[in-house]
Amino acid sequence: MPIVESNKVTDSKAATTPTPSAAVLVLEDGRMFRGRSYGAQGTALGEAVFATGMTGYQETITDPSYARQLVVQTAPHIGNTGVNSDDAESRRIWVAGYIVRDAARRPSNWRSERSLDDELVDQGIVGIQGVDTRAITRHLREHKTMRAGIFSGEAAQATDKELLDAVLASAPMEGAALAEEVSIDEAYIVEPKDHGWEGEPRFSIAAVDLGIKAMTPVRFAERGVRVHVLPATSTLDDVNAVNPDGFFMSNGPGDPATADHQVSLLRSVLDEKLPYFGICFGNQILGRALGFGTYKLRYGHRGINQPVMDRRTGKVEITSQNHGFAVDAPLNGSTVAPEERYGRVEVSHVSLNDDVVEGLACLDIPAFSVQYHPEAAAGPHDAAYLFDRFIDLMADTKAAAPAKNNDSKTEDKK
Ligand SMILES: NC(=O)CC[C@H](N)C(=O)O
Repeated sequence: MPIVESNKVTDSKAATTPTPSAAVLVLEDGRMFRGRSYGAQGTALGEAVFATGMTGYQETITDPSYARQLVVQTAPHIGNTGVNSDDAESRRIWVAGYIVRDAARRPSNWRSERSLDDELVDQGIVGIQGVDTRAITRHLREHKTMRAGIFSGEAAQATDKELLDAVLASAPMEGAALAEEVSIDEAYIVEPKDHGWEGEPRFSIAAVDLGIKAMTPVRFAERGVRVHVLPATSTLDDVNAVNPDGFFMSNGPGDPATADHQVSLLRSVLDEKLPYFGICFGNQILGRALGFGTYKLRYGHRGINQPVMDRRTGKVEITSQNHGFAVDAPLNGSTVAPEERYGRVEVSHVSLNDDVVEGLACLDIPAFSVQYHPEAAAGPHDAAYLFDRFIDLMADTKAAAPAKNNDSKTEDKK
């Protein structure tokens, strides 16, 4: 393959996608995979992780939880359906780099507006194609996720040692505080009436954006819940200012051990007995608020076919997941939380692949969370009931304490 000048493609809004150059994926342990560039050319550094979804690549690359990760798609054909204006889960592509086997030469789908290749170029995302993604995945599974780099164009001309040194100089995911980097600066509201709900909102919630996926507020709004999406740095005053019936923390990138501000915010919300629901990072933050630790998984769960058991009913859900860390909580029965003022807690959901904690339920305060993605964009909708469960929790809490938060917006409750 010809080597092209890397500066030709770093101009964003490139009208056409450049001819692929030689490219190489270098793993932290020295393993290298050679292929051709995909999307922009240059250097991408991050944690190499694999995602097993057969569909939904546009949702995957725009999920802010993938910030600073180089995503390997195990599905061998990527880009076939192009990209469109509707399916992005946030304002931009967040994966730091993209690793695929066979990139579509031409998208073909009635919803496609442009090619994935052009979109990667436009957003300056460096990728690699033509590599054996099955071999890479097996390597990461056996040796754990690790730092890596994709180098193409001029960047690929360096010696192997220089490339490996660049990878070894990059920051690890442990200790990475990324949620505030991907969050918003200004709060905004997602209204039920814009998502098919007729009549007044039933409830309103404050939802902290730690890297929120667009579908999450939509799932609330279509059930009649007004969502005040707040920045990651929000304080208890910011939360109380929107007079919410419930509190939510989203998914997000990075190491939950760094989320001290959000843990203390959640503790003060829980002390006020405001109902809480958390997804993914929001589950890890509940775990920490209750006094549990978090730890890094060997290679994480990323895909849309992950089996989870609801331990109280024995029912199995097929879930959408994207996490590399997990909560360290006892699996058997209910225990008093290490932060004893929150009372008893139980692990409500568990991964059937590896017994990782997939959900927490508090028994003495109105709070629960899941490690997986009930908004399921993309993915199966088995877990959509969790949004209804949170609405029931808000209704029960309000009924038990009618004086609290009982303003006019709840009068229309059906
Ligand atoms: N999607 C998420 O919220 C991921 C949470 C956290 N960054 C993890 O990797 O476990």
